[in-house]
Order: sequence, then C-alpha cells, then structure tokens
Amino acid sequence: MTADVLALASDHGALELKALLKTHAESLGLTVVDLGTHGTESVDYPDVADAMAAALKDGTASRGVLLCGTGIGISIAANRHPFIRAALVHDAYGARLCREHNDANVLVLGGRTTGPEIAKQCLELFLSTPFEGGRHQRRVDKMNKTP
Ligand SMILES: O=C[C@H](O)[C@H](O)[C@H](O)COP(=O)(O)O
Repeated sequence: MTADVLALASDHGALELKALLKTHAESLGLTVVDLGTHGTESVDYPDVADAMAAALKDGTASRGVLLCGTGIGISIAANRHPFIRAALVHDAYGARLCREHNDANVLVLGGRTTGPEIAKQCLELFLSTPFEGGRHQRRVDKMNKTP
C-alpha cells in the first residue's frame, strides 16, 4: 500500500473538475495518479469505477476521488466492490462526516452538480479528517461482512 498516493478518475461528465482537483491535490503535496478519462469522448462510469477499484486493490493508491456528472452512477458502481466505501458528497459537512463516521476511502463528487470551490473544500476535508472509530468501527465492520 502506498500511503500518500491519491487516485483520481472521472467519466466525460467531470473532466474539468478532475483536472482542477488534480492540481489542487498536488498543491497540497500529494502524489496523484490520474486514471482517466483523458478526453471528451463519452465513456461508461462503471468502467471508471472498476479502474479505481483495481488501483486501490493493487496498492497503486491508498485513497481515491471518483467523479461523474452527478456522482450517483459512479458511487453505485464503486460500492459494488467490497473494499470500497465511496461517499457521494455535496458539502463540507458530508466530506467531514464521511471520514469521521464512515471511514470512506473514496470521495465522490459530481462534475455537473458541485462547483470548484466546494469541491476543493470537500477534497481537503476528505484528506485531512481522521476516522473516529469507536461505535463507527462496529458499523464499518458490519458493512465489511458479506450480507
Ligand atoms: O450517474 C451518472 C453520471 O452522472 C454520468 O456522468 C451521466 O449519466 C452521463 O450522461 P451523458 O452520457 O448524457 O453525458
């Protein structure tokens, strides 16, 4: 596992926001792996989520940011992988709580729904907020069991 590598991936609906967050993450001192997509051609968000899952599973990155138009489809797809806790976030409160309570390892934002300043704030909180553990660990443990 590489401790401080952040993977970013988006479909065509969030290219600009991905580029902005890449620059911002690098300005915060993180090493960033951009898993694509790299052009404006339409791509399918389940494929993007699978690329993120592979990067987390093989240790290329320890945390991730996923983006699509709304963030909805890509979070549904990402959460099909049992080791991913992907949190679709729209504000600072969610970005903080997804770490404190849910130990989210993937932040999800919508390129068509979230503006650049809020997105940068969400990224900073996602990166800097620790998991609280305690009662929240019990709940995360329950999610880690196959139903
Ligand atoms: O939840 C899905 C995402 O928002 C996709 O980015 C969106 O469905 C893509 O739509 P379109 O193919 O019309 O650009």
